[in-house]
Amino acid sequence: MFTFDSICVLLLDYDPESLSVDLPIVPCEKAFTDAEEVLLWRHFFPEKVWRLQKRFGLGKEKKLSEAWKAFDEFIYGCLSRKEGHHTKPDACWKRHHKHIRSWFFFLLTQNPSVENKIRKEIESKTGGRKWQTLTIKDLEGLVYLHGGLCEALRLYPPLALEHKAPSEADILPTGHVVDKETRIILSIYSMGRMEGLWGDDCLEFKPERWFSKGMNGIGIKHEPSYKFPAFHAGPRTCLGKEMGMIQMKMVAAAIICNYHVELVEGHAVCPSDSIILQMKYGLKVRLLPIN
Ligand code: HEM
Repeated sequence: MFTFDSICVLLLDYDPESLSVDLPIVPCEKAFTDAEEVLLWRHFFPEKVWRLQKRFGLGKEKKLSEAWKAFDEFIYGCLSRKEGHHTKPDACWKRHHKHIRSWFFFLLTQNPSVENKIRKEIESKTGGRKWQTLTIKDLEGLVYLHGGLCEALRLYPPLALEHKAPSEADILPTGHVVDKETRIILSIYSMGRMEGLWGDDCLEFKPERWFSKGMNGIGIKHEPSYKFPAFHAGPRTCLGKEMGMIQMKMVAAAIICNYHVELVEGHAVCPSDSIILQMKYGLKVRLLPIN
């Protein structure tokens, strides 16, 4: 039933414990085509297929690493041109995301029950599989994780202050007259903490704020970007919004599934005024393995 190639693949991925349990026994008279065999493999062993592809740089993993390379080249090229010198791949771009994650985990350390709820939600989605097998569709159903990240972006938006200038004289909807010299500063940080927008509990970390109750249970509530402008709004809205959310969800899932995050006692956490909303003294945490 399995071609020589499949058996080689199986042996190369040999893991004595899992092999005896996982060996596929599919009673079927007909010989499978290669395409059918691949589908079977995907169905029975998604994790093994992923590991093999990653190890040998094949299939989707090959495509992914090529895409990352192209993406990195583009981004670092832009950064270098903007900064007028060569930017080390690692610096600016990763800094952006590192700090978004920090604020999220800081909030989790202050709300450990939310960390537990997110972990349980992921476990119920994976049903015994590892977090690496989470698909985009699975991520869409992780409402607690989504709500937690949106709360972190609301309370600690990476771009806390946004400034814009009109290309020509204009009148704002508020009636304010602006000309080419006017600099308009929007405090996204303050907007995320306004009672008028978010209610009396605006300073609380509540992932449930992002839940909507529908016919099929709890789903994600979408807030207009003019109310929640962490990714900006209008024609110049962030182009990587969806990708950013997926990346943050995967990184958060990887950590939460493996560790309980605890803030080191006495460590002061306070925002630092910069282009990106950073933590003045970083975030010192203890990672306690779950099992
Ligand atoms: C949590 C992650 C992210 C946040 C909070 C974020 C936030 C923002 C904000 C506020 C802007 C508007 C900046 C301005 O006009 O002054 C912006 C623009 C942009 N973002 Fe993001 N971003 C994130 C992730 C990403 C990712 C992953 C990508 C690329 C894959 C990306 C690509 C862009 C691009 C290309 C623009 C410029 C859009 C334009 O001006 O037309 N962003 N982002």
